[in-house]
Amino acid sequence: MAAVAPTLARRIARPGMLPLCSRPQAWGRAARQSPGLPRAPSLLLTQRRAFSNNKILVELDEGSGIATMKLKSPPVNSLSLDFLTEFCISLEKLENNRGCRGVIFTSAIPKIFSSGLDITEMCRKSTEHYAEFWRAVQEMWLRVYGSNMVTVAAINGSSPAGGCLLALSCDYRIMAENPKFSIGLNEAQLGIVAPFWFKDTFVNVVGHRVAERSLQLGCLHSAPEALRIGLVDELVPEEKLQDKAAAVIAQWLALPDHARQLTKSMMRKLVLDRLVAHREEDIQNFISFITKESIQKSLHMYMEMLKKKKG
Ligand SMILES: CCCCC/C=C\C/C=C\CCC/C=C/C(=O)SCCNC(=O)CCNC(=O)[C@H](O)C(C)(C)COP(=O)(O)OP(=O)(O)OC[C@H]1O[C@@H](n2cnc3c(N)ncnc32)[C@H](O)[C@@H]1OP(=O)(O)O
Repeated sequence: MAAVAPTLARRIARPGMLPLCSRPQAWGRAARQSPGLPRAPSLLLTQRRAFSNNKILVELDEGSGIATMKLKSPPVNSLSLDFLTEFCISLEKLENNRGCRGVIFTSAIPKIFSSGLDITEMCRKSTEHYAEFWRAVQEMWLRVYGSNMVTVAAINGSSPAGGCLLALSCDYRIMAENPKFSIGLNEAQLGIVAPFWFKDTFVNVVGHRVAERSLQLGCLHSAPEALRIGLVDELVPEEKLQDKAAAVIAQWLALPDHARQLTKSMMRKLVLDRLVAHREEDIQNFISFITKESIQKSLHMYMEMLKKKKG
């Protein structure tokens, strides 16, 4: 855990301490510039603020109101408890900054966006650990899916399971057009089940039929296939990814904040409310599921398979 984080980390680990409604009101985020007006180039060049913790690099361009959150947790940006805690703290800082209106999520690790939940966090740990870990996973999703900001995933590498969830929770997904990169909710391949809110988020993006087939088969889709099924919105050459993401956010930000935010909230509310209402039950379900001996064996075999593939 990062030295700066323990207080907030404890808050995040306790239910209801950082409720979604504690964010600025949807219409309270200041539009610092009239929609669509060009900005003086000198402002664009000068007003950059960076802050970072161990695993997340954040840069805020105060001129445009667009931040970039770069995931940097080698070797594969797995979503460990520490990572999730730092992620939520960074996102909360941006959410509370009225000058920040959009966020790009991308990776600082070549070829990997995020390898999903850290499997070691789900192997042979205490019930208390599982509860804390799962609450942090929920928190990440609640914060990204429920964000008032415009969120874009600039997917510059493979993105299985929890990594795919992060991308699915954004408003827009742009993937590097590299056929070696894959993305999908592949939980079934690990012998585990994507929880209902992973599934709901997926269904909301690609539709029921595509989601059902992809989830049952635990598919990892190549970048072109992901575009075809609507899992990502566009493919661009990797070197153009960041510029494209910034351009997309600028386009979304040209609309009045309150109209866009209320529309987003209307589209996502049912799914968000379902988890908020059943958070503790969901944690208990996770614990009952993950502590089954058969599930522990499946995860162990999967980790062995990853190691063999490497060797
Ligand atoms: C009705 C009842 C329902 C009940 C349901 C209730 C609750 C639900 C229960 C559970 C839900 C859990 C949801 C889980 C979501 C997840 O995200 S699970 C994680 C899925 N992730 C993956 O499958 C990715 C696995 N990794 C890879 O495919 C590759 O590593 C790669 C990301 C493509 C990168 O490949 P490469 O560059 O070749 O790197 P290596 O494979 O060599 O990996 C480097 C080291 O990193 C370790 N590692 C990789 N991924 C993970 C990970 N996710 N977690 C932890 N560690 C990981 C890998 O083992 C290597 O380690 P060593 O260097 O060998 O030590």
